[in-house]
Amino acid sequence: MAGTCIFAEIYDENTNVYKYYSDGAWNVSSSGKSVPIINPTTRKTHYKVQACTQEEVNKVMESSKAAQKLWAKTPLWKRAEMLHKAAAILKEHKAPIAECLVKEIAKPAKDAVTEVVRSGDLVSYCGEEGVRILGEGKFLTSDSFPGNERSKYCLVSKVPLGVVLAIPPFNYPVNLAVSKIAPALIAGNSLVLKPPTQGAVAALHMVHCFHLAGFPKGLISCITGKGSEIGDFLTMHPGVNCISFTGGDTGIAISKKAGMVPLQMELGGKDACIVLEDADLDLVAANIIKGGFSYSGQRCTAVKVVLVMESVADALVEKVNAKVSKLTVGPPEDNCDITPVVSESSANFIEGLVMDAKQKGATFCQEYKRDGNLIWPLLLDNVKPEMRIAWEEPFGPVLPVIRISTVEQGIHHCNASNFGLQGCVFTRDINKAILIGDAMETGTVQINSAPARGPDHFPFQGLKDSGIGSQGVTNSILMMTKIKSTVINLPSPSYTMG
Ligand SMILES: NC(=O)c1ccc[n+]([C@@H]2O[C@H](COP(=O)([O-])OP(=O)(O)OC[C@H]3O[C@@H](n4cnc5c(N)ncnc54)[C@H](O)[C@@H]3O)[C@@H](O)[C@H]2O)c1
Repeated sequence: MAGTCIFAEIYDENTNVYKYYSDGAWNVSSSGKSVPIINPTTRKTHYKVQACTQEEVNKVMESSKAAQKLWAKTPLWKRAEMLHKAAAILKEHKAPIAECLVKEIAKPAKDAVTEVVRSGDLVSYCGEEGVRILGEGKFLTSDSFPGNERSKYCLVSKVPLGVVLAIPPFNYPVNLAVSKIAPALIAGNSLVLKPPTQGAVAALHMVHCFHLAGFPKGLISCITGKGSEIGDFLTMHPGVNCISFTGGDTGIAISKKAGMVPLQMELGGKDACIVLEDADLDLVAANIIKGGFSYSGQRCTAVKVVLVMESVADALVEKVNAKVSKLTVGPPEDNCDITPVVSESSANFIEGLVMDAKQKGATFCQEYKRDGNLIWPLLLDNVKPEMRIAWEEPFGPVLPVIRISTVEQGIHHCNASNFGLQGCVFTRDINKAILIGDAMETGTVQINSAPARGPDHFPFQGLKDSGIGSQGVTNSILMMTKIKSTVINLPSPSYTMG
């Protein structure tokens, strides 16, 4: 299904390689080289994408700059109308895009469809929100500042930044791409997308939906290739006016190398789940399963460490184990709960954390089992701070439980992390929940629910190594604009009388 029907032109039949998108057309790279995309389930090459050259990046930057100048002159209502059109096309063609997500990143089939539909909704929401917030400015008068008469009128508006570079991660290659594309476009910017290798073909299909919606040529581009060849070249390119990145530690390196441009960085997390004695343990167990194991734990906001009061730890672990035993394990095509992790190196990394915990005496609630990239869900009890898994992000279906004797111990563990994305607290006492939430150094705290990124219009931000800036539809639109003031200087003060 993928690469066929309306998507035929994005695929080069002669070489069996997907094309890249620049200047409003689908192209084959002059490098003559391709990058393989390995299906995590079969561990065989499933798709190939173009290995673009630095020369091609330069051309994309040029056309992107030219296209932005015209786009900025396109009325806001028209920009919004085009986004609504792209959203509808995206949702209409959810099936072939979802199929790519199943094959490239082993996302369970049902979740893959949900990702595409959610992405369409996000694009539409950006159109609506952009019309409201960009259609409004500010009007200031000079007489509020001491020593001034009412002789200056200041008109403040939000204007585009220019060319926005978007780099999403593998785990939501469509949703986390549109969460950058749509705010950039509604705000009058052009956009260059560098998709993750795993997920690139889903992203190319998604970009084609924008192409079909009729956006002007050059306004959106999608460059594929090896990070080593074009990664730094793109992020340090003088033509880039803003970088919106989601991913792991790579983002820290990019932040240090990038020029003087606004950065939006959504990085890793080690989301803590603090469980008090009075918590509803059935609710906690359900949220630990959903939060810790959905998409095999490969979510930035997955529950990545449970900090439970000793007095209720046995009961909670028993409830979670009962639910773990019901999780289905297998291929994404069968909609299994636990599917292969994205790559062999990722599976090896997870295994390293598990073996370290074993050596240091963690209690294995299930037998550790792995077949290729498929890792069976595992709860590790009695994890101690000296174990790597107490601090590191496994990005897999392995969840550590640390037993605590005071709430302060839980807060301390959460705050000692170099990450600060989200956290959650389970208690029936709302006053305690507020105090604990305030004490947790994280961008968001969820009370009585697992961490989550959505709904997509909520602000979303990480502290410390978890990021810079805030996302969510409104914040992203604002972030992708700058303020412009126009001051009208009157020859003599003027005061309105009514
Ligand atoms: N905070 C959030 O919102 C959020 C959301 C999802 C995932 N994540 C994080 O993402 C990580 C998993 O995703 P990943 O493995 O794709 O992350 P990653 O950092 O390995 O890659 C992210 C993106 O950067 C690109 N990249 C790699 N090297 C580059 C370079 N030198 N220059 C430019 N781009 C380069 C990759 O191709 C990919 O598109 C986890 O740490 C997870 O917590 C964070």
